[in-house]
Amino acid sequence: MPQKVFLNRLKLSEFRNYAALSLALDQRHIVLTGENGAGKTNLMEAVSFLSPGRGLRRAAYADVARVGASDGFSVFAEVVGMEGPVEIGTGTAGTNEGQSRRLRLNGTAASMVDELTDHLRVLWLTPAMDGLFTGPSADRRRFLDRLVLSLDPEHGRRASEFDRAMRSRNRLLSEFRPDPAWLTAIEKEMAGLGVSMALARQEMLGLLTALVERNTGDSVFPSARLALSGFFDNDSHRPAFDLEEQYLTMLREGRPRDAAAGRTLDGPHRSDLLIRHREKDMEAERCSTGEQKALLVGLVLAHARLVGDMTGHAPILLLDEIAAHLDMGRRAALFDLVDGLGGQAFMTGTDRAMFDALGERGRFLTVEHGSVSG
Ligand SMILES: Nc1ncnc2c1ncn2[C@@H]1O[C@H](COP(=O)(O)OP(=O)(O)OP(=O)(O)O)[C@@H](O)[C@H]1O
Repeated sequence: MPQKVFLNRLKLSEFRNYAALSLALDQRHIVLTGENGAGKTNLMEAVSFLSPGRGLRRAAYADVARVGASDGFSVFAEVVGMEGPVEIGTGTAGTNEGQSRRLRLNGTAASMVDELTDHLRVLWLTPAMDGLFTGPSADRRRFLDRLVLSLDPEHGRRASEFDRAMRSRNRLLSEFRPDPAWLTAIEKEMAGLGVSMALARQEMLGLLTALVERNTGDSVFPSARLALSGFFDNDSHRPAFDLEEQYLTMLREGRPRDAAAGRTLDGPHRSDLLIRHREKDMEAERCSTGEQKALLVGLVLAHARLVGDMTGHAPILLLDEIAAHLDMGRRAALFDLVDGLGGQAFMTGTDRAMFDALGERGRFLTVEHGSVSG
């Protein structure tokens, strides 16, 4: 069982509808209930800012700072687990657009957002992810990339450098007579980065598949089959230099076509994550709404277990409106599974009774107009 990691204290300032909040927590799971618009998701979003990225809403920082606040937002948490209590903090200095967020570890400035993952990993499941299987492939790629990122912080750098190189190539191809030597140099960079992105994704799929397949063989959360389509079609047994050569040739030969299209048509930015309901042997997108939700929960729980197994430390889980579409039996099974992961979960809902099966394992808090009691 991975070591328990939990938030002992959480402090928010000028965050969404919270002017100021200081919460003492303990090892129990946190259940946040309250009316619509009370601030339940906002509180979970604040916790999600303790990990790399723009949080569970992928928000602009200017939108996160409380309306009317004269200064930027901040989120501080005392984390118990990995190496005794550690204080992690983040926030912005002002409320204007386009600023970066600052990070603090035990009172001193941290330079890289990745440093936070040494102390805390935060994973989430939100209602916005309900359309994951039926929505655009970009959403599934982002979902997969977040899974990879949770164990491999380099993945974010690779993806943004690939993106930058690809945009340079697209710009160059739009010129009347692009310099072929320059194009080749950019394509070489894209080949190196693109293949390592694809291999990192495939490695994550391999690890996750092993867990998802045994994960939820019970009828509550079905197991899934995962594959990557498009770029190299699960060709991971071939050596990287071989794949790079292949991609380089694709790019070179694709120049006239890509110039006409105004964009690069081959590469990891076009891959799709294919998900099948294993027991029904059916694509996830054709499953019922409830089955899709159950598949998604199964995937996220398998990922949480993987993170715990690989790092030795259980992640913090943010489960927004998790109980909404589940019947009583499934809710009870979910709480047991979540508790069995060994980490701390934050869960929200409008109705406290939905969480009864959690019993003593939960701490029940009421959220009302940006304040928390209970
Ligand atoms: N930057 C901001 N400053 C002040 N208030 C904000 C800001 N951003 C969002 N809000 C307010 O926060 C509230 C939404 O909070 P949140 O999404 O946490 O609700 P919730 O409790 O999860 O509700 P629901 O049950 O409807 O999902 C809204 O009233 C919204 O106007």
